Amino acid sequence: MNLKYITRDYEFELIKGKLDINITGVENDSRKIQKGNLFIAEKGFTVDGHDYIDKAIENGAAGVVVEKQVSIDEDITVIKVKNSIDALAKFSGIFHEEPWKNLQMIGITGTNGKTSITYFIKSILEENNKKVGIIGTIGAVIGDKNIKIDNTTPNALIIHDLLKKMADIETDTCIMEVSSHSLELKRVEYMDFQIGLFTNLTKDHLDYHETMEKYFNSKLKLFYKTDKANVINIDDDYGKKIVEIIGERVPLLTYGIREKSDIFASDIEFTLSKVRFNLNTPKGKINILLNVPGEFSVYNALAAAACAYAYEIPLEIIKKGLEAVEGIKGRFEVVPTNTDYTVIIDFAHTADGLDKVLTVIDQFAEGRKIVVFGAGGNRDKTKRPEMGETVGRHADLSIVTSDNPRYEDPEMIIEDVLVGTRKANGKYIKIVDRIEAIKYAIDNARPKDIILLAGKGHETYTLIKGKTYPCDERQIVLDYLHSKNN
Ligand SMILES: CC(=O)N[C@H]1[C@@H](OP(=O)(O)OP(=O)(O)OC[C@H]2O[C@@H](n3ccc(=O)[nH]c3=O)[C@H](O)[C@@H]2O)O[C@H](CO)[C@@H](O)[C@@H]1O[C@H](C)C(=O)N[C@@H](C)C(=O)N[C@H](CCC(=O)O)C(=O)O
Ligand SMILES: Nc1ncnc2c1ncn2[C@@H]1O[C@H](COP(=O)(O)OP(=O)(O)OP(=O)(O)O)[C@@H](O)[C@H]1O
Ligand SMILES: N[C@H](CCC[C@H](N)C(=O)O)C(=O)O
Ligand SMILES: [Mg+2]
Repeated sequence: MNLKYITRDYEFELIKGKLDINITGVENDSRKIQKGNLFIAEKGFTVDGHDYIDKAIENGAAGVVVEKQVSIDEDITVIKVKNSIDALAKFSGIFHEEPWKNLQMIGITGTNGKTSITYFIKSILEENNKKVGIIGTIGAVIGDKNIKIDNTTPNALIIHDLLKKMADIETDTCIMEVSSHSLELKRVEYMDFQIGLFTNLTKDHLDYHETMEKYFNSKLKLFYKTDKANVINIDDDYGKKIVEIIGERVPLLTYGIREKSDIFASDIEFTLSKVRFNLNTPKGKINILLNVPGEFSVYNALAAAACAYAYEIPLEIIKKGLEAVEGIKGRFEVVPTNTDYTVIIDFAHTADGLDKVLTVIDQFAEGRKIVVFGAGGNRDKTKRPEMGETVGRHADLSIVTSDNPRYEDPEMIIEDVLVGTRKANGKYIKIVDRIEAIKYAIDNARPKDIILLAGKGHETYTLIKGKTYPCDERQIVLDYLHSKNN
């Protein structure tokens, strides 16, 4: 594609070289540059891409985009922009032919529930004979391929590449988790969505956003990018705020259980593994039996149903789609232990998520509640004591351990969590090694107890000082039980 075409309608300064050149790809990583690519140098959180320009040229870059003054001797096109991340979003979008325009885009934002809702919507749309792609925490789904990605919402370049691949195989709809980081770091800057969906907002990621207000304002951006409908959880205080601010910019669909809303649940009945409720819409109501438990799952199902309602999908199909979801990896996943106690793996990694999941367990636990959990390193520190306190309030035994310590000292993270644990006054033990912590829980379990392994969900690894170690909790539990029985 011609560089003149890629840069049309965009403000930049031509520092040297010609604009009329052919570009074979847009890339922000010098290590991946191929002959004829346009290298976009951006300042990251760890290193500065401007320091890798020589490497990019050595690997065959035909042009370089910078946001800083740099001196480049080679005979090459160099253009300067105000903001490289913005240019990456714009240029890679054009290079990939703005693939979001050929897809029905659904963007989901909020602190908890995004991944779960994605899979509910996918199931409904597939029941409606649509071909669906996903970009989210568990990875990307394109056709029948699962692709591992490093972020919930990856950078613009990766998103556009994934969307192009979806569009190329005639995918109808892409359901995307749109994280607050992505909205702030311009990962979805030039994209539009048909539907924007809001789940809830509770404390997380304040290491990056600093205040709840800034965190909220980043989420808010999604609802200015939609053209078909905004779907909002009206029971959440921040959901109410979005409705106040955005109003009927596009058709608004609210969902909830407590406040008056367009799509709501009534007659809810819980068990430990399922929940039954009536789904009410302006076009009638239908009874739903979900194969995942808890009030939080009712919210997630309502969100998915509201989205389907916006596409005028009949209630019978919505019901079939929701009921076809047998479970979501690492979300309230019961490990098949065949023991007289229960082991559940869940991805709760915020105080709110833990509270929601433990509330479900509270309702049905006949024995003790043992919770193995920790907090991730290089992430929001303020949520740590709150997580400790929440678990301490619900659990009969808190086993405080490591999650992904990343570059932090695991002992120090645990100390932050324990500040809250001690406040709750419950029984606790600290075991730094997560595998040992899981074994301790199993060794001490009694009949009817419920062991909750919280925080890692679908993750099958642990991140320690830049290295990845295996940590598949279901396998750890089953292997340990096997070794104990032999
Ligand atoms: C803080 C953050 O968001 N970091 C993201 C960022 O990494 P970074 O800024 O450290 O990148 P860097 O290593 O400094 O590199 C800077 C530039 O130099 C280039 N480079 C680097 C080395 C080299 O040899 N050559 C070269 O050209 C890089 O390609 C890049 O363009 O860019 C990477 C590639 O796009 C991301 O994977 C990475 O996310 C990391 C893994 C991360 O943990 N991010 C979290 C905070 C995050 O974004 N989370 C949200 C929310 C999660 C949720 O709630 O679900 C998410 O959407 O994932
Ligand atoms: N609607 C909800 N409200 C509160 N907590 C929820 C809700 N749905 C799920 N949870 C809890 O939060 C955990 C994470 O859920 P899920 O993965 O769907 O959220 P997410 O928004 O995708 O998270 P992430 O930001 O990490 O991508 C679940 O394992 C469960 O414990
Ligand atoms: N999307 C969340 C996931 C947290 C998962 C937990 N296992 C951790 O590492 O803290 C984050 O990146 O903050
Ligand atoms: Mg997610």
